[in-house]
Amino acid sequence: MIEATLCFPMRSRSNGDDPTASADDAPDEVLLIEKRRGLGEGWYNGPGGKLESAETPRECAVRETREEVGLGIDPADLEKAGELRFLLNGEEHTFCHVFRTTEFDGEPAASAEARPEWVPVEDVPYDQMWEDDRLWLPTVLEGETVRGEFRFEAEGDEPLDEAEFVDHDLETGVSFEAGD
Ligand SMILES: CNc1ncnc2c1ncn2[C@@H]1O[C@H](COP(=O)(O)OP(=O)(O)OP(=O)(O)O)[C@@H](O)[C@H]1O
Repeated sequence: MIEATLCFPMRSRSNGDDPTASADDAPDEVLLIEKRRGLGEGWYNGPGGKLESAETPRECAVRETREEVGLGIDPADLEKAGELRFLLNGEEHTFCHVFRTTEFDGEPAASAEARPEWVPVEDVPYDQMWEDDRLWLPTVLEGETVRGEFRFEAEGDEPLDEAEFVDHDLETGVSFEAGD
């Protein structure tokens, strides 16, 4: 079983030229990446990746976001937003911790692994993402929490990103343990 993370940095578009804007405006843009290699290549997703040994999910999300798009994040500023279990042919394939944050340093920059892009929440390209994303990501981007299980079926040795998405269970408004 692979343990992995996704991190969704968010910001409010309305600053600078909008006189009605305030710093308290709800975040309405999300930083997505177009993945340039590996699992989900060519698709959009949040920065993220697999946990390295002895690393917590939070540390992994911080490291992957720095490596992939160059943003600095304090682990304490990550808000846990979801836990997703991906099953392939009935077996647990990946357990993914989802985080959200509005606090980060720097400007996103492309890397060998990812091309970053700020996207208005209403324009998230769900047709160019993992099929399950449209089911849970809107809730995460609204500031809510999710816990879900997503079942994929594949023939032979097909990788997860070539498998067929079959069905799912999803719960919203869940609580996570402090420190998760
Ligand atoms: C099945 N439905 C899915 N829906 C949405 N997101 C999914 C996903 N399945 C995997 N993911 C995410 O895809 C990334 C893969 O990361 P992946 O490139 O394998 O990891 P990492 O950056 O460590 O790669 P290297 O092995 O170093 O190349 C990682 O964030 C993981 O959470």
